[in-house]
Amino acid sequence: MTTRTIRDLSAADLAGKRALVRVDFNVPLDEAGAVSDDTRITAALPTITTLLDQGAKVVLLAHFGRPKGAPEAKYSLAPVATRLKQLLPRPVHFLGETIGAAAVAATHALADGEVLLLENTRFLAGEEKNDDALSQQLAELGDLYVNDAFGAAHRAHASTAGVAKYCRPAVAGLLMERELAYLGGALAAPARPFVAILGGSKISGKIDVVEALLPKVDHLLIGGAMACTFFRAMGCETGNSLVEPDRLEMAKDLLARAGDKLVLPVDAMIAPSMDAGSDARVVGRESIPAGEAMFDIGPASVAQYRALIESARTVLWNGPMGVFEKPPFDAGTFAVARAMAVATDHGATTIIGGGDSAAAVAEAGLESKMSHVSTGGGASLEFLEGKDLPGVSALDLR
Ligand SMILES: Nc1ncnc2c1ncn2[C@@H]1O[C@H](COP(=O)(O)OP(=O)(O)OP(=O)(O)O)[C@@H](O)[C@H]1O
Ligand SMILES: O=C(O)[C@H](O)COP(=O)(O)O
Repeated sequence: MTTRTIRDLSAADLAGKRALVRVDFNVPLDEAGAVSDDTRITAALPTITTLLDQGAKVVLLAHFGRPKGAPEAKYSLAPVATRLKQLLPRPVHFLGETIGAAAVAATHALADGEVLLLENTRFLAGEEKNDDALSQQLAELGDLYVNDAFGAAHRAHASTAGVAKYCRPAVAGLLMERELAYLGGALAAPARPFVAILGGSKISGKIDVVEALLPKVDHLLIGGAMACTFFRAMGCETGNSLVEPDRLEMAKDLLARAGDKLVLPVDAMIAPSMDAGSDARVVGRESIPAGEAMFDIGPASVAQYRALIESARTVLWNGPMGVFEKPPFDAGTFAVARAMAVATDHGATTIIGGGDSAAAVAEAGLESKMSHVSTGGGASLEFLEGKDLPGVSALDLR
């Protein structure tokens, strides 16, 4: 059984109806308070326009930042509404309320083909508690519920999960469907060889995904600071590198169990500090001296990872290979992005698991060269860990 989507609804299900659509518009703002990356807004447009084209009125719910259950001006969705108006050539209204008589009246005042964005759901005390009374109030805003907020699907909140009980049908949007198809497809039936690449700062944040992926992949390539915890577990000196001492036993156990599948960097780009890029040099992984730290994988590791990635038929990547925000420690991360682009050209399915890796791919200008760039960092990790996503399990099955 799979999740029902808006494609399972007929025009009669939608015409004249108020579609209550939960989106993930949690986007960054620049210093002037304008949206600086509209990827998540753009990603929701196919669902919005599909609903509008079938004669529905679209009521959008979204969270923004982490206010503590009460209004805070800096977390208003107003700048997002401004960008949405620029991106969507349809009438778009914004209301500084989320629930209550004014909000419900505004949804009824919409003409077919119009859009209403309501204020930040996290201004409401019951949102993050998945409060039942709030879920019922939210349900008054629509005649059907569509969840397209993959990036927030790992949150069991009133607007992502609870509301689906009271606003039916409750179906997935096109972005949600696409995310689940790519990530789920890689896990369920990957074309082989299947290579996963995991990086980032801490092994503790990725251990569940390492465990979940190991039985499924042909090669699991490790980068980022988490490689250093493995180095230490192998008995290497790691200088000032970021190591999690309380994870050493776990790393040893993984090394023993994983065998050849787990591929660690053979060399490291080191420096006295991450701000001392001009002093960066390459050493073997066993030769990281006291007073210096690994900030990227080295060129021999890049060559090995590139060969494995370019000959794979499914590639999944989450987490940068180094401190990619600070050149020259961006080399490993960008090399992985380029190798994945080559793999796509060879016919592989290439998936970026959101977060920092998605940012790196965007910075390299390679987004369009990937089969899929996830809009969810935390959500994609939890999905890959095999966890249930409350925003998905609340929806109807077909
Ligand atoms: N060798 C290293 N030493 C110190 N920091 C590192 C190293 N390699 C990578 N990092 C840092 O790790 C951070 C990313 O780690 P994180 O675990 O948050 O990754 P992520 O999963 O991509 O992020 P997100 O949670 O946004 O999805 C980056 O800011 C990067 O600079
Ligand atoms: O930005 C995200 O990852 C999602 O929008 C979820 O946001 P949250 O981590 O504040 O729940």
